[in-house]
Amino acid sequence: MTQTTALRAEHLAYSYGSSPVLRDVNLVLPRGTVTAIVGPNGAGKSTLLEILAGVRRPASGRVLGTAPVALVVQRVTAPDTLPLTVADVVRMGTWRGRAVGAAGVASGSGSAVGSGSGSGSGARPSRAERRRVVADALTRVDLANLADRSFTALSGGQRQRALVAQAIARRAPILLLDEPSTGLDAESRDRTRRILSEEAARGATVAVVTHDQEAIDFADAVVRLVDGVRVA
Ligand SMILES: Nc1ncnc2c1ncn2[C@@H]1O[C@H](COP(=O)(O)OP(=O)(O)OP(=O)(O)O)[C@@H](O)[C@H]1O
Repeated sequence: MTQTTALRAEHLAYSYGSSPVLRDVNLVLPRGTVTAIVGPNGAGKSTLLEILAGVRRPASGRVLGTAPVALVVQRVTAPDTLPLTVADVVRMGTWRGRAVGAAGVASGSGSAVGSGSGSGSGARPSRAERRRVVADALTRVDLANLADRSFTALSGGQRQRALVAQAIARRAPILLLDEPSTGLDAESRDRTRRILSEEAARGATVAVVTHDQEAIDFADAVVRLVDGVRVA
């Protein structure tokens, strides 16, 4: 690992049962950059992201990098009975320690909402500081006006933005996002791209699985998977 490398994956392989989905994947995520992870449906992008985040263990190969990771998962669903406001969900990003997000808002990949394998570095923030961080994150994703609304009452695109806000609030050195722009309108997609660039500018290392061509054009680097093999 060099000083400029936040995370390095070496010779990753993974199978679901007997079906191989990743084969000998190598990649480096440089500090302070945005990397787009692209490829056709089923290429193994989400699986790769989960392995990079440490929520899935590779069959072989390894991931080097010790910084805490914030993971934004895809296809968020939530039980209707979940008594959380939008602000509560974002506030979860400010919690310290592991197993953040185990509050029962499930994603399509079975993880809890905004599962993070850690949180941002530094001393425990004060209550006032946490309030500021939550308000700032809500404003950045343009959900400040819905802060007190029930999370389950949000549309799919609004939920997606709330989870991006939760990840921002985590202030993790590494930010991994699985299709954060899916279902977002053009303005929200544009805002999401801007947020990711701003996070990289503050020194975060960002990797984003995306089919959004503008996000791909916007990225500093592109990792392309086809049938579980890195081709670019
Ligand atoms: N839990 C699972 N059990 C079995 N097979 C799975 C599971 N999750 C994913 N797969 C299979 O693994 C392959 C890679 O899936 P993955 O979700 O990583 O692809 P992806 O590139 O993220 O696709 P998409 O662009 O559609 O989100 C696919 O063929 C998928 O059907």
